Amino acid sequence: MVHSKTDWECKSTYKVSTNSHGINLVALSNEGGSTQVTVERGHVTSWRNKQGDELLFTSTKIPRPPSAARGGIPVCFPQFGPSASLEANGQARNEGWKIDNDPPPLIHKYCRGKSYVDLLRKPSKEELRRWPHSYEFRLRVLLAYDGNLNMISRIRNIDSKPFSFSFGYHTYLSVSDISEVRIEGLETLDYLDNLSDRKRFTEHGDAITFESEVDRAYLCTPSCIAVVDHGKKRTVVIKKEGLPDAVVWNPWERKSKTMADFGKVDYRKMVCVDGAVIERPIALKPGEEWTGCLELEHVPSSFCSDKYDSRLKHF
Ligand SMILES: O=P(O)(O)OC[C@H]1O[C@@H](O)[C@H](O)[C@@H](O)[C@@H]1O
Repeated sequence: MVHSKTDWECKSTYKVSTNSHGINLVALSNEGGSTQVTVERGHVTSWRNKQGDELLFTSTKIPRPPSAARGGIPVCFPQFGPSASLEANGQARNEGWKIDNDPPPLIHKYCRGKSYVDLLRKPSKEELRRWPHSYEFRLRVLLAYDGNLNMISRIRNIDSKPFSFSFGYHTYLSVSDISEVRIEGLETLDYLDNLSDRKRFTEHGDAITFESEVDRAYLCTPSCIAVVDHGKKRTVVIKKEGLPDAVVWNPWERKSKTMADFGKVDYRKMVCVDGAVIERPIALKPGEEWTGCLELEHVPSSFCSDKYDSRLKHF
């Protein structure tokens, strides 16, 4: 057990424990019910609401290490998206992280009254051969009494030269069926289409729906995006800071058949909506630090565009 504490104001008890599957964060309401998050190797693999529903997708066929798992929320760094020289979607998610049992204080609005764990990593010798820059990556994963999941990434340049990187919280959401999903908040924005050599287009639809493969990096996106699932009667609201772009991905049937770890109908059960830095990579001079935050909130399906717009204004 790393820690357990009771927050009387929020009427909740927070627990952090470790077992062979990874790290478990639990927020127990003193009035009953609990929410839970599991973290493995710097990768959020499970997020359960009070009803016990799993909100994140994991492919039904698990790949053998060192292949990256498809599912949950891997953190992608120093590369997110296709690259000629670096591993697509970054190497950080395949590497080892250690728990920091005595993390330095962090004053951030996301940090109040929550169960959390700090994970830390520096590049291995092997990684330095592939990307020759020294950094310290501190990832804090937090679970609030209301079930909100937060991830705060802090990347510090501890090298003697500047470096730049792209980044993404590769968020695999579990959905009832992809045909029931609508994404709000990206209307009228420009995007780079990964299916057309990253050409730039402008979104014209009301909201994004899915009828075929989609692989787009939306640019200069709002801080709040809603993923509405009519089938499951729920909405996941994605809030982000320091992450201007958002990747939307569903491989659809043909592409998913080429993915060894995807089951036959897995593509119907998932959508990725990733808070990201794509178009303008982050440049850090020696000693500088960058912070990128993600918050996922689960709300009832009655959550409609009107409510979403007013929330957006207040975020
Ligand atoms: O790295 P993973 O989890 O297999 O995800 C792959 C997909 O991730 C998406 O973010 C990219 O835009 C796609 O181009 C890519 O195919």
